[in-house]
Amino acid sequence: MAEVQVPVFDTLLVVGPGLIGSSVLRRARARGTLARRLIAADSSAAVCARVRELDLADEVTTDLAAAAAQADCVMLCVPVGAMGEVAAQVIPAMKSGAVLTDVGSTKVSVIEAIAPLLRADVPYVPTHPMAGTEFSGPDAGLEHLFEDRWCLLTPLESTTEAALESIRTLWERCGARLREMTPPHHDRVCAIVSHLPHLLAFTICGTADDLAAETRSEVLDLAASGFRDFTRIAASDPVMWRDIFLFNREALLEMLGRFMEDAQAMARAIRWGDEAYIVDRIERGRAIRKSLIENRQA
Ligand SMILES: NC(=O)c1ccc[n+]([C@@H]2O[C@H](COP(=O)([O-])OP(=O)(O)OC[C@H]3O[C@@H](n4cnc5c(N)ncnc54)[C@H](O)[C@@H]3O)[C@@H](O)[C@H]2O)c1
Ligand SMILES: O=C(O)C(=O)C[C@]1(C(=O)O)C=C[C@@H](O)C=C1
Repeated sequence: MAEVQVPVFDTLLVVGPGLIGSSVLRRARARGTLARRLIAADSSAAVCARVRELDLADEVTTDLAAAAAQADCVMLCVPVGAMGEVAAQVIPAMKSGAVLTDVGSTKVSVIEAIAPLLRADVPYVPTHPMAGTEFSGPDAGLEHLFEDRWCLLTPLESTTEAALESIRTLWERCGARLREMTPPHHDRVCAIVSHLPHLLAFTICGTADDLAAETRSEVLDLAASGFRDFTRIAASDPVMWRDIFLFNREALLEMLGRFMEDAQAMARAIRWGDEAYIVDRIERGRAIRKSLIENRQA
């Protein structure tokens, strides 16, 4: 007989039920093993109305503190620039022993914003699920979004073992694979595999658009699948990405600097006809794509 799983938490509050928050709520609703009762809170009345229509939670409110007072786990799913302000509203209201967690795409500065507000009786577990799409809002969420995707955990010295274990179990029940790392390591890794690719996509779309305007030509009409792959990423939410760029400024600028050096080296190879260099770089790209496909990540 299959083992009956006790829900990880009695009451789970998701603050910011957009793409990521509503995906957690959908998973929780579908499985019943994350929490017995679900609350969603958002500063936007329109988002709350939509979450009610979609029936994603048992209670939906714009009153973050009142919601936090009932929860055994508060999960912050707002843009990284809003984490500190939201934490300031929920932490004073939380029950003693309740767990605070966040899903922000940057870790060092989110932790810096939240740490001074922490209470000794409220353990905090910073996380980052490495899954998403270019869409946002409560309609964009998917029950299976986190399956077979990494969820990165960057616990603090003050994070209790029990709190860490409960958040690990929650993400495992979302189908995620877990990896622990320090916050600075997280920010450097994400700068290269997530933040820089978005920066490049936004920039290349802008450059092509400028060129189309300057030449009054059909540059964008002719965009085939290569350019279209960039436009998918470039369709992502401006507030979320503005915050990520500003909150991961140092690591992102470091990776951008390295990228620009490598792009210069490629430009030089093209100028001087250095075939070996060009082929070597292209082969490295192909090898990376192949290994991602073999690991079922592409
Ligand atoms: N989109 C992704 O691919 C992805 C992946 C992993 C992690 N993240 C991180 O998850 C978080 C949420 O991203 P998302 O894509 O779900 O965003 P989203 O825009 O879909 O949802 C964010 C929600 O937060 C609400 N919100 C904003 N400011 C608020 C405030 N001050 N108080 C209360 N509610 C507020 C918004 O109304 C919205 O409903 C971000 O920190 C992001 O960096 C995103
Ligand atoms: O798949 C996408 O569209 C995403 O942008 C997801 C993505 C990524 O860059 O991989 C974006 C931001 C997150 O913090 C984690 C995942």
